[in-house]
Amino acid sequence: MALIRGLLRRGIDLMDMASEFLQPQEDDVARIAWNLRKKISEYQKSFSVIEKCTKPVIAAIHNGCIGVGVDLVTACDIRYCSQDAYFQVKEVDVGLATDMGTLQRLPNIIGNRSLVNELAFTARKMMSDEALSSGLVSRVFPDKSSLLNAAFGLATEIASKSPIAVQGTKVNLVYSRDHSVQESLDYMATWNMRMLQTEDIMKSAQAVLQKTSLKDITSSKL
Ligand SMILES: CCC/C=C/C=C/C(=O)SCCNC(=O)CCNC(=O)[C@H](O)C(C)(C)COP(=O)(O)OP(=O)(O)OC[C@H]1O[C@@H](n2cnc3c(N)ncnc32)[C@H](O)[C@@H]1OP(=O)(O)O
Repeated sequence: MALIRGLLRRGIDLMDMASEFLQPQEDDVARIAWNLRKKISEYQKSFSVIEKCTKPVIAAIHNGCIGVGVDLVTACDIRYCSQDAYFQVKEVDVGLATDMGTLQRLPNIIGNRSLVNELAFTARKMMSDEALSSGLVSRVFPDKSSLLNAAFGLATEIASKSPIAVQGTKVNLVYSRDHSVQESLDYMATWNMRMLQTEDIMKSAQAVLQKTSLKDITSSKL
């Protein structure tokens, strides 16, 4: 679970950004550009690992989610927030095009390019009710404590299910976002020709038929 805390509430530290990116140690333009590209890619990777992680990642967001905060939560699988949450693609206000994933992932998440463009061009605050109606978050809670309870509850529920089923679901959901339906079906068939041989199916199906909780059966960890 990713708990989006104070740091992301402010976005990137603007003083750090100024010293790290805007004061190159070299004179040669090509070398400066080369090193900057490397650094930007490293930053991007630190968020992409969330998506590459085969376990579902839940973001619980309260208060401001600004700049890099939005980059980070768009790489998560499920987003819950509290009523006081707001989202701001703030980079345009500090003179740059956001480069850590928001422009690449947000259009897919909310499926409304006009809204994404508006948010990214203006840095307008999107409040929690609009985040819910646009599909950026799936649930809104009255306060931080109910938000965290729900997020931990959700994590516990997901963790009670077969890891073969859950992680296979995540990998195939992410794959299908970036491929055609046919390619994704082929990938799924190849995936499940191995994974259907898991003992977890028999155990889980038995629990369903006997109306017992999945929490009462043990699936060995991956
Ligand atoms: C490869 C490089 C790519 C770069 C990516 C960049 C990504 C980004 O994240 S861009 C977005 C950067 N963040 C911002 O623009 C946020 C600016 N700050 C605010 O909007 C407000 O300060 C905030 C809503 C966070 C909090 O408001 P509040 O009224 O509660 O507090 P303030 O009095 O405004 O701020 C308190 C002190 O914190 C300092 N501060 C705020 N944000 C930042 C920041 N991002 N970096 C550094 N310092 C920050 C602010 O100056 C105040 O300091 P002081 O006056 O010394 O108390």
